[in-house]
Formats: sequence, structure tokens, C-alpha cells
Amino acid sequence: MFEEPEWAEAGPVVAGLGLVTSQAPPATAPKVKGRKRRQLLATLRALEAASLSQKPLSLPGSDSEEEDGERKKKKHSPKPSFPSASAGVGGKRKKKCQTQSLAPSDSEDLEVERKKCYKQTLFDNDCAEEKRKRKRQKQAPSNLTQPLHNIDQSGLKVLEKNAIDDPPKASPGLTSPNAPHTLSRKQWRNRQKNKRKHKNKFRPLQPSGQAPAEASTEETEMLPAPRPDSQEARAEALRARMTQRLDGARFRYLNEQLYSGPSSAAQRLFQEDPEAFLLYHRGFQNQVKKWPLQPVDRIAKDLRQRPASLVVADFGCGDCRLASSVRNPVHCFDLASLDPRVTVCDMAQVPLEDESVDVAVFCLSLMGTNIRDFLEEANRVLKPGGLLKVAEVSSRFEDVRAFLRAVTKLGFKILYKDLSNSHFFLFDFEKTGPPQVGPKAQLSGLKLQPCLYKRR
Ligand SMILES: C[S@@+](CC[C@H](N)C(=O)[O-])C[C@H]1O[C@@H](n2cnc3c(N)ncnc32)[C@H](O)[C@@H]1O
Repeated sequence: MFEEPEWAEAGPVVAGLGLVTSQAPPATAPKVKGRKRRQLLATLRALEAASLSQKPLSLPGSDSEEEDGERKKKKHSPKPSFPSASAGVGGKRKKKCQTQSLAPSDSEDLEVERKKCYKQTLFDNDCAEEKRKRKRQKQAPSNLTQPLHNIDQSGLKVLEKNAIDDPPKASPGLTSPNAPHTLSRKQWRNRQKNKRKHKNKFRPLQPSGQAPAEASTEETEMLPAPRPDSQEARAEALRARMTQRLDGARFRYLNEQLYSGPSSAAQRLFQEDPEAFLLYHRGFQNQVKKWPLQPVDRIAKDLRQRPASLVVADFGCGDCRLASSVRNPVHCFDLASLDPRVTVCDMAQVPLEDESVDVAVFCLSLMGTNIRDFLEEANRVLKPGGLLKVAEVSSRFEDVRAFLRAVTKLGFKILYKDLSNSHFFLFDFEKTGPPQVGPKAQLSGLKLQPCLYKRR
């Protein structure tokens, strides 16, 4: 039979719960009898039941010996075993629970009361926890926006470090109207913009022609007005355009002079102004490069199909393109020199022996009004049976037949004609002998139209 110890009456019930089951009663304890004993036993059972239902709350999930020891200490301490955050209203209720549990008259009532207290305590704990959560949430936004507070307070340095490298992402916390110190994404961008504007205001001007080391797209957008270097570039472009126009006009003038006068005049012109020759040839090259086929290339192709031993005389050679395109020995004649191979002369009188060459070439070079002189000179230097090749701008011919008849009178026979090209006609003649007509005979068929270029 279990005997009720006397010390248990004197000690606090809550503090003695664990000892009831774990310690033997002292041998000197006085015996309790009858109705009083039964009451005491009932109270003890009720208290034991209540203590078992409280255990999981005080140390959830802990089963180590150390924690058990700790739990026991807490149970013995006068403080409540629930978190201190529940102090206040919850604390008062606990006191009440303790008081009630000290003097119950009935074990069932006591148990009901204990459960009530336990539930109330749980509720108080929940409330306290909720309060703590709300408090934490209130504190959270101010921590998140800390770097942006720094921007406001400490100026551009912090702004550059925190904001430029890593712009803030849009978040409800940052854009909330309840957070007055935070910046929205738009505000942040505006700040960046203003900062750049401020910087550009005091930036030194770039020297012309020198590109900035870091030219970002944004900087270009920030400076819509033309910068000095771009103005200079435009002026340079304008100057180049004007120069090009002037050169074009001079080329057309020189070209007209070459076609409208005797070769002697052209020779004088280029002797007096060697630069005019360069200018003329630049203009000519600009024109002829637009052609589908350059006649000089066609003549070169023909010559390459003949023996390379044939001696060629190029009347009006220009930049010696023909001589560069064939393996034949080529005598190059022109009014001025663009190449060391050129013999500068009027082709009406070339420094070659009579009947010394196999092929005589006039590629777009029958320019003066004295075409007869050129063809008679070719007849002189060509060997009997020698080849005369003529390429000329097709539009110059009013009457091709008249031209061919006139050439025939000068000691040639037509071998081949190609009128198929849109830009030039091509003729091959064979020297048959010396000219058939006297110096005063009229050869109107040799009169070709000047090749004039239109202004574009
Ligand atoms: C239109 S360019 C043709 C150049 C070259 N034959 C070609 O096809 O590429 C005409 C050339 O004949 C030259 N020329 C015109 N009349 C001349 C003359 N009387 N004596 C020497 N060369 C002349 C010009 O100086 C010019 O170089």
C-alpha cells in the first residue's frame, strides 16, 4: 500500500510532481489515515495525470538526458514552464491555474480546470507568437532598404557602388507607399539619368577626330546635338563632295578640248599643266570602270591568242594597262606619262622606224580632230600585212560604213568588226600598203563625234 508522505503536503504540488513517482517516501514520514488519505491519493493521481499531459509542451522533441535534467530543473523552479513572452495576461491566468490546483476538492473538477488552463496557456502562447511575428515583419522592410538609405544620405559614391552595378529589382516592399525612403525602379533610373546629365555638363570637349574611350549608347542618346568633331566630319564630307564636283567639271572640260582640237593643242595643254593630265585620267577611270567590259581588256585578250613575239605599238596608252596585260613587247605612247614605260609624244609623230611593228592599237584614243594623221602614222610604222586594231566609243559613229571606207583609203582592209557591245565598237584592219589618197583628199568618214560626258 502506498503511503502519503507528509512533506508532499507542505511542498508545492507542481514542484513535487516528478518526485512522487521517482523517489521513495522517507522512512520517518507520519502515516495518514481514512478519508483524508483517500483525498490525498485522489489529488496525487489528478496531479500526476495533469503533469503527464504537460510534458510535450515544455520540451518538444528533446529526449537527451541533459535536456531531461534541464526539464526537471525548470519544473522545480517557481517560474512558469511556458515561454516568458506569454507573461502579462497569460501570466496572470497561470497564477490562477496554480492557485486552483493547490486546493481542489474534487479530482475530476481539478482535471477539467487543469485542461482549461492548459488550453488557455496554448492560446496565450499563440497570441504572443503572432505578436512577435508582426513585430519582425515591421522591422524587415527597413533592413531591406538599408543600401538605398545610404544612397540618400551619403551621396554619389554609395550610389555608384550600390545602384549602378546592381540596380534594384522591383519588389512590393520597395515600391510600397508605406516605405517612403525606398526608391522605385523608375525613380532609380531617373536618378541615374540626372547624375549622367550632371557629369556630361562638366565633361571637357573631345578633340576632333578622337573617339571617346568608352562611347556608350546611352551617352550618344544623352547628346543629341552634334558634337564639334561630327560637325568637322560633315564639313570634311562637304569639302570632299565639292572637290569631286569640281574635278568632274574639269574632267569634262579637258575631255572636250581633246576631242574638239588638233592633237598639237592637246599636247600643249598637258605640257603646260601636267596636273590636268592626272585629273583627266582620274575622270576617265571613274567613267570606264562602270562599263561592263573595258575595250582594252578585250584587245589584250585578242592579243594573248596571238604569238607573244608580235611587236605592239599602243597609241594613246594611258596607264599602260595593255602592256601590263600581254607578254608582247609594247611601245607605249601618250601625251603625258603615268608610267615609266610611256614615251611622251603626240601620236601623230611617234619615234618608231617605218614598218617596225606588227600590231598598232588605238583604244579610245582617236581623240583629236586630226584622226587621219594618227592612222597614216600607224600605216607608216606597221609592217606590211600588219594588224591595226581600233576600239572606239560607239556613240561617236554617225556612219560606220563611211568610217570603214575612209580607213580603207588609207591603206587598210577591214578584217573584223564587232558592233555588238553597248559601249564601244571594235575593228580589226590589215595593212595592205601605203595610203591610197593624196594629202588634200577629203575623208569625211573619219570625222567622229566627240565623246562628251554628261554632268550627273
Ligand atoms: C581615253 S584614254 C584611253 C587610254 C587607254 N588606251 C585605255 O584604253 O585605257 C585616251 C588616251 O589617249 C591619249 N591621247 C589622246 N590624243 C593623243 C595624242 N595625240 N597623242 C598621244 N596620246 C594621245 C590620251 O592622253 C589618253 O591617255
